Amino acid sequence: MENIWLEAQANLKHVLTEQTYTTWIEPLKFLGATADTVVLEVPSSFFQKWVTDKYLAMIKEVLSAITSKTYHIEFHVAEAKPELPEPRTEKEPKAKGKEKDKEKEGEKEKEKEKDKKPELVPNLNPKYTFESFVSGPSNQFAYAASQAVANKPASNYNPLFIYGGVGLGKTHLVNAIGNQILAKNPKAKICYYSSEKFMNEMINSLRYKKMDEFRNKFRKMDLLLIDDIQFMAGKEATQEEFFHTFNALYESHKQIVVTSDKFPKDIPGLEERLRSRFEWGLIADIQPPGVETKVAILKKKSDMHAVNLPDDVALFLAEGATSNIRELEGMLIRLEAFASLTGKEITLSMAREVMKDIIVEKTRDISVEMIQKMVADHFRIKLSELKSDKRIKTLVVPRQIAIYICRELTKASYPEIGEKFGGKDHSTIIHSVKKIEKQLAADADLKATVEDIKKRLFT
Ligand SMILES: Nc1ncnc2c1ncn2[C@@H]1O[C@H](COP(=O)(O)OP(=O)(O)OP(=O)(O)O)[C@@H](O)[C@H]1O
Repeated sequence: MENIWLEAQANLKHVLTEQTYTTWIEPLKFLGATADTVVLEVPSSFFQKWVTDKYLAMIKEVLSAITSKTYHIEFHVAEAKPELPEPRTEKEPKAKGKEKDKEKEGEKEKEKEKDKKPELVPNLNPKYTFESFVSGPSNQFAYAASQAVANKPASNYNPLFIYGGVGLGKTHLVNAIGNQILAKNPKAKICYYSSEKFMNEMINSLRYKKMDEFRNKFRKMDLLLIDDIQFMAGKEATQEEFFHTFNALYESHKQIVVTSDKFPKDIPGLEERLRSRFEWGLIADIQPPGVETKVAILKKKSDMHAVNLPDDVALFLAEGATSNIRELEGMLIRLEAFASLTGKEITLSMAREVMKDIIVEKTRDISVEMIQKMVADHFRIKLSELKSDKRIKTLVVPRQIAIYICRELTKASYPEIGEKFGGKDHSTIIHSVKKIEKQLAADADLKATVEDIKKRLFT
């Protein structure tokens, strides 16, 4: 739930001015949550009143957009101890008198009932499931591998190593594995940890001489999910500890899933013995999604939020966003918040207005000429050849790629692009765009080339 709160804060950051966000939203600290209430810490009662008056509705809105549930928000002024439900593992204080005993008995029964029900491990994010994940050409492999692991843990693909750029769905997929295994076997011991959290906990355990506890906790897991392993790079003691945890789990045929932003070999400062272990299993990548997948994700998310997102708006957002899905989601939340706060339907013109600082900034800065130069440099051909009519393959492909990127990243119309490519007819331009679009779905190398050129245009 804490992750959800952090995500809600990130979304509010998009909607509010920086000053409002830093003054009123950033200081709200997540204290805990029950099934329907989120408890936040505020620095003072005045602060609480102000936030309640001005931002409570928006906070609830954003939380419900993320979770598809309505939450109450409880505020606790700093230092006033919140009355969160006791964690079930902690011992109840002894009750005095018979009445109290009876009450306690009743509660214990209820607790037992709860124990019977499948319950999500607290550190898995319940909304990250396979059902809520959109698979497309860019993530198909990692998606299929994750499903295979969830269906048959610790058999063929152990460890599973998923790598890909920021915000492309790695955390979502590993949580989906955990959630699916847990749904089938509510007693499965599953642990999702970022490698940073693993390291911090290890340091604390060392400090308080609780290393045995730390080790045992991980080594009795059926499924260990470690996110962003690249943070362990250069942290020798952490890697050492993780190495032993890995071995212990692997030898007892327990599943391990690791994510990273890079291929194991490309993580600097990762010890050879860990790297080679990651290569024992299956390494699956997630590539940046194409426009179609981005549209499908937006459609799915807006359906989940019960918001009507017209196709043209979805396409506008998908074309305007970078490949980071988190950024794409942020745009959607911003648009949804705007529509909900103004009581208006989402339309393309509204989207243009709401996104003007984000999307236009990006497209405005990139010109046809910049793209032509970048593509010509990339393929080591002359600009004049790129714009020419010569039909040899070494020129046709770069030309079509350049045209495709112009269409994607600039506001130039088909005839305008044709004009800048040596006076070509607009039908030639449409043909080039369609051709690349079609090939992108099937050709991973082409996709990587296009993404690489686009990335360099933005940096
Ligand atoms: N294919 C997808 N379908 C639906 N949602 C997706 C998809 N890919 C990513 N998302 C959403 O995008 C957001 C970012 O994804 P996630 O946190 O899993 O990315 P990540 O690759 O782990 O990023 P980081 O490198 O920052 O850790 C999440 O809200 C996730 O649900």
